[in-house]
Amino acid sequence: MYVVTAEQMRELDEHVIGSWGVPSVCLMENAGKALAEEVLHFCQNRQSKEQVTNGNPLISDEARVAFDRWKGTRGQISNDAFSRGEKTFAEHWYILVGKGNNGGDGLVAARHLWEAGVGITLVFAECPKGLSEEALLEYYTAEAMGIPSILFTEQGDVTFTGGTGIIDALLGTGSKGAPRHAYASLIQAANDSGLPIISADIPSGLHADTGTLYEPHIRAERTVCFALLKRGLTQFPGAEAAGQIKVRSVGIPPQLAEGRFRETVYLLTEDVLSEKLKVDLTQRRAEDGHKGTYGHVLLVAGTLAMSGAGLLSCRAALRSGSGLVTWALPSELLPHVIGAVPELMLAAAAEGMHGTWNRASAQNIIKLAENRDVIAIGPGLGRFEEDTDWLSQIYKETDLPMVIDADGLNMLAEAGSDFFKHIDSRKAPVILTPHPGEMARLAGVSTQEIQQNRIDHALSYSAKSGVTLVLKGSRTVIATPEGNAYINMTGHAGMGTGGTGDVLTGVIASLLAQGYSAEQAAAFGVYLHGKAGETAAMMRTHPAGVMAGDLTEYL
Ligand SMILES: NC(=O)C1=CN([C@@H]2O[C@H](COP(=O)(O)OP(=O)(O)OC[C@H]3O[C@@H](n4cnc5c(N)ncnc54)[C@H](OP(=O)(O)O)[C@@H]3O)[C@@H](O)[C@H]2O)[C@@H](O)CC1
Ligand SMILES: [K+]
Repeated sequence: MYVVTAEQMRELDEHVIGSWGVPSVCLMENAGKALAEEVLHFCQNRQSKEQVTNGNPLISDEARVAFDRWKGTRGQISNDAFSRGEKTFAEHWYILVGKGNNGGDGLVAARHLWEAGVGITLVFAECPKGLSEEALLEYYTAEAMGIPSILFTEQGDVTFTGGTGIIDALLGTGSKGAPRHAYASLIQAANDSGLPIISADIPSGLHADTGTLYEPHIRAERTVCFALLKRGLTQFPGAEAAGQIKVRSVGIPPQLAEGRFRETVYLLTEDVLSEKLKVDLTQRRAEDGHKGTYGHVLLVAGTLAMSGAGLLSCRAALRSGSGLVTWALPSELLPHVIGAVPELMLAAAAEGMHGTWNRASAQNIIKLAENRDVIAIGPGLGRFEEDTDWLSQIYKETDLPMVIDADGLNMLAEAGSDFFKHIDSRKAPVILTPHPGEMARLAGVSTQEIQQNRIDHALSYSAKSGVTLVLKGSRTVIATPEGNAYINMTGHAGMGTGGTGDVLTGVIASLLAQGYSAEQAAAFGVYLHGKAGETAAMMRTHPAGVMAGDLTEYL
């Protein structure tokens, strides 16, 4: 499933209209009809609870329903086909119409809903004479059909009397900045009405590319997105304002997006994992495989004070299927963790004071790396004198796939943007797994700036440095130097707890050791990590009770 910017959508739109000759009004007709169908669907299901069926015998239906209720349905995305209901409804919908083609979609929807027996009132944000060319034609039709309409004036009040719902067709992908004048007043009034709102394409007031919300913005129950998902619908807080998202085709084939743009963004669905990334989701193993077949991870992590981070990463690596895991750790820590994970091999590697790391340990790590398949550096590592030189030496003198996390990332940030530039001898890939704060330090901007445009920041850092980047947080973004990005949909807010990042490092390192490419390991690792979090949540009374250690039990 492709995820596009407003500009990319416009380019695809122009291609279909200009090169293929599909009339623009046909696209608008398809969009408006799809919108009307979704509104009818919403009316039909208003009272009925969604049946949750997805048989994991370990998890009761009650637990699954409770988890889904807690997780919420806002921002969920689907693109199921819909067949139109035959019933008519005691419904009256107000349709807020803007001057652009988004408003045109609302006018087409009005015609179809009217035909289905739904009461309609059109509310124009501006005088209809100023509508875009295609939308104006729809206005004349609606007028000829006798569909009631009112023109909103900022002095006036709109009360939505007798309304059962509101369609937001005010602003779409052509919107710029915060909604102005009548648009702002109508958005406010719609939100205050308490009626369910269904948005056309994107909620008005959302930045279509970044997910940033302007004030005011529509808080939709559902969003019917046309043709392809817009980036802003996949990232928070935009995803929250959009409610449940349904992608409906309008005559612009999604596959037109493949290979067309310098950057291609995908929703990380199972289809994308198996078809685009060629990941075998069943993780079949050779019958004659043995521990040597599935790779050996060297994990460089932990101090006396932060031994748990190392343990979590190592457990996660073992649970994710690698044949062997060696934990390189400070000598003083070693006696304390003997037997904590019996399957683990321990290697005393550093002689820092009070069980910490030291500059001289780089040589030990390089030696240990000789017989291993992957090196993961960072969880619970702490900072120490000359640590950026330490990291640089390990980076230069090992040529294994490498995962860098936590304090390893802070060392990189301190080394500056040239760290990767000057080392061209390295062939094996590098994966960085920053949370937004670490990403901010790497990119030299504020955390807020990162969060306001996560996809762009991830893609641009990855392209600049040549690393595969995993920008953590809700809707984790995985970006590759080739310009692919994947947006993860698994997981939940209960996973925002200490140690889950350490678990992710272990999962990704483990997949790398088993021979997955950096792109596959990063994307599949993030996906599996979220899935494990979901299963762990359903095994507890409340998902907020999930701890990082629980995730390793459900990998
Ligand atoms: N193939 C497709 O892609 C298809 C697209 N379709 C639909 O078209 C939509 C895109 O249509 P669009 O380009 O006409 O833009 P849209 O957002 O409706 O209006 C922008 C207008 O609003 C104004 N305006 C801007 N910002 C503002 C603000 N902050 N506050 C107030 N006003 C503001 C601005 O006017 P200006 O201020 O510049 O005079 C501008 O003229 C898309 O989302 C989808 O729904 C479908 O029909 C199917 C096929
Ligand atoms: K809209």
